[in-house]
Amino acid sequence: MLRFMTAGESHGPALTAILEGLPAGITVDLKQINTDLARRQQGFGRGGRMLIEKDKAEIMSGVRFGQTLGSPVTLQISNRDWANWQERMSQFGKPAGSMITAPRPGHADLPGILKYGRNDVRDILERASARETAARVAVGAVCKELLAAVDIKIGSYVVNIGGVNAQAVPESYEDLLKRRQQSELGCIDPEAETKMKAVIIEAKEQGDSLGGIFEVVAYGAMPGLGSHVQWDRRLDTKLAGALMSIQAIKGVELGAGFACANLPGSQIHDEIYYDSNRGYCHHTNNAGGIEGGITNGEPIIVRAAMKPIPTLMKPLLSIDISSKEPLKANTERSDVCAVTAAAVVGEAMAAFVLADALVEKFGGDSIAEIMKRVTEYRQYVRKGSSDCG
Ligand SMILES: Cc1cc2nc3c(=O)[nH]c(=O)nc-3n(C[C@H](O)[C@H](O)[C@H](O)COP(=O)(O)O)c2cc1C
Ligand SMILES: C=C(O[C@@H]1CC(C(=O)O)=C[C@@H](OP(=O)(O)O)[C@H]1O)C(=O)O
Repeated sequence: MLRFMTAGESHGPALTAILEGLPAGITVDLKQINTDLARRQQGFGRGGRMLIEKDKAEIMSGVRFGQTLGSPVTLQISNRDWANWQERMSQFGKPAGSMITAPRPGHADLPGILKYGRNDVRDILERASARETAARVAVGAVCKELLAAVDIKIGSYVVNIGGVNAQAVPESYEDLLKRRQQSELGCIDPEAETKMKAVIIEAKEQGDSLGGIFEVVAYGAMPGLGSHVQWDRRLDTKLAGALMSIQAIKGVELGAGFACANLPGSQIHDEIYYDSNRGYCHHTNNAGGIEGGITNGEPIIVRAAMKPIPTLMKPLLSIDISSKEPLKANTERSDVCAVTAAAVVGEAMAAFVLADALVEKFGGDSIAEIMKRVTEYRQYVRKGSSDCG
């Protein structure tokens, strides 16, 4: 079983993740991790913090001479901004600066202070902040290395921002990367991107914020990851939970998703074919690569909807938690739109879920064992025989 935990506050010294259960022998490339961390910082509409940070991972355990050891991998990302927050975020000093008492609608502020019995909203927002997702992206980048060893590749792209829809669909992983390269928003439809930028500029001018939708696609997954036998072993359960765990994600769809509800079965279900090169296959993929909680060999397609950023420069009404008087919600430096960043986090979470499913199915304490078993299994699947060797 693969598992990870993160720790760290948005303006604390660092973000940390411990990833446990990785087989030994996976190549770990800091450059790859840092490339994903840099992608997470990008996106038209991000706030001033992105000008301060230059996220880089340090590996504190579990890797020797560029390979995993099978022991827990600890990843750490320092917060450059910590230098400006040491007093306000002091672990043992006296409270410095004024308290935040105007919770923002849509953020963890109000439920958080009630649940944890705090009277300064900062005690909540520091950990609720999506700064934490930098640690998840580092974890995902390591999981991608495991998946790449068995030819599974994950990409993502933005398909909607503030109601502006992109029309393009990538033909392959390589096509996705190529078309995304030119984009500032992680979108593969340049016409839509121009309109997306315009609505972001407009929202910023209005003191408003925007959400949107991104799609994550995993190419090359073999049939048989996940299981139908128990609710919590279904791969769709795990993917939906993982994507929904990202701050501000409010909806997750697999394949045709909600559109399935509007069409008859004859137009939704993917007919089954057999091809001696590929084994069983489909000419459509409305299932999004998962049937009965198990991968069916087609690309895995998950979509997630992000709500608009809660911090508004023209704030909504709130209540002062000390006086109970109405007032405007707290404003502070903020993103206007972070769908591009959320897509990179979505990739990371999907990579983690698939890496876990791979380790569950193929076991193995070393990547060599996994690769050998995957090769044999792929041969068996191509033959389409019930003899699994
Ligand atoms: C990459 C990313 C960046 C975000 N940036 C901000 C931000 O700058 N300001 C803000 O108020 N919310 C931001 N959010 C959203 C909040 O973190 C989120 O709405 C909050 O944690 C409440 O959680 P919930 O939306 O899941 O209920 C961001 C989310 C993501 C994924
Ligand atoms: C505020 C939130 O997340 C943001 C995500 C974020 C990052 O690195 O992604 C950095 C933080 O920067 P700042 O110092 O400007 O607060 C947050 O802005 C939030 O999620 O509530």
